[in-house]
Amino acid sequence: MNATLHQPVIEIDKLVTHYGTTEILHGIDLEVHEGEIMIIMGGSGSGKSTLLRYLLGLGIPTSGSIRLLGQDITRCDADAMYQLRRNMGVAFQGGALLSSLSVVENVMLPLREHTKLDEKTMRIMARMKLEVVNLGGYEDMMPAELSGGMIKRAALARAIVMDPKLLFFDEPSAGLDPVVAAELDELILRLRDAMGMTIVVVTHELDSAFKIADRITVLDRGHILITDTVTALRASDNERIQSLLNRTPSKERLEADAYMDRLTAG
Ligand SMILES: Nc1ncnc2c1ncn2[C@@H]1O[C@H](COP(=O)(O)OP(=O)(O)OP(=O)(O)O)[C@@H](O)[C@H]1O
Repeated sequence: MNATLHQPVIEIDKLVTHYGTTEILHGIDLEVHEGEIMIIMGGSGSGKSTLLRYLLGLGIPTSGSIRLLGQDITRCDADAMYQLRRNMGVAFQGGALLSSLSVVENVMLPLREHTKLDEKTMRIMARMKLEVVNLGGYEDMMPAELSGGMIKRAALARAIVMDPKLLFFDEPSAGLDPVVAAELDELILRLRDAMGMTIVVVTHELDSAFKIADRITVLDRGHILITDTVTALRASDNERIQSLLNRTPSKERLEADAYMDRLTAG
């Protein structure tokens, strides 16, 4: 696809954030276009999770603005934010399925929160989304009975059950074996192509990033080093970009695991 033909649906302008007195993001500018898959990469501590948190409206920036679908989330009221969340799907690493609910009940949760649909309709909608992620027939299983890849797909079904315009995905392939990770990549591409979603993915996995990205943003110590296509990134002679691209797979996996541990601990 040619992202430049599409409107920006995410517009980040001079975003500065702090944890306590420490400045973390030092004036980030980024646009994501409609129907684009934007990958956010960067070394440990570069600010990827922080950026994602602010994109989800989970923190108040020191300065700058974040517009999602034309709405400035740093200034809108709780009502407007609630409306906006109907158009935002979020799939976090680990899946975060509720262990006491069946797969289909988990997928129905956003419908319960945001709609007044009757039980039967919600169940049908959730089943349809489980079909989309190739989990048809698994709806009555409990999360504990699913493999890691299936849990990620169920979480994805839940994230898209409201047909969101924006989908945020945190570490989709962390902890998955390469075949399962590749299936998830295919699924993400399908969501963009068949459903026209705009998708932001934070990932450490280079193979996956290169396969699904329309563009990649590389963060480095709270700054954006580059936002560009895979081809441009590979051709870049920036030393820090090259060092990120040349890390070994085993190190990547270790870092991804550490990242998951930290997020779940936090
Ligand atoms: N809750 C917090 N309180 C204080 N500092 C924090 C907090 N969370 C993150 N930081 C700091 O902010 C910086 C950016 O962290 P962040 O988690 O966004 O990076 P990251 O790129 O997601 O790293 P990783 O890939 O290791 O998860 C780091 O210096 C980190 O120590």
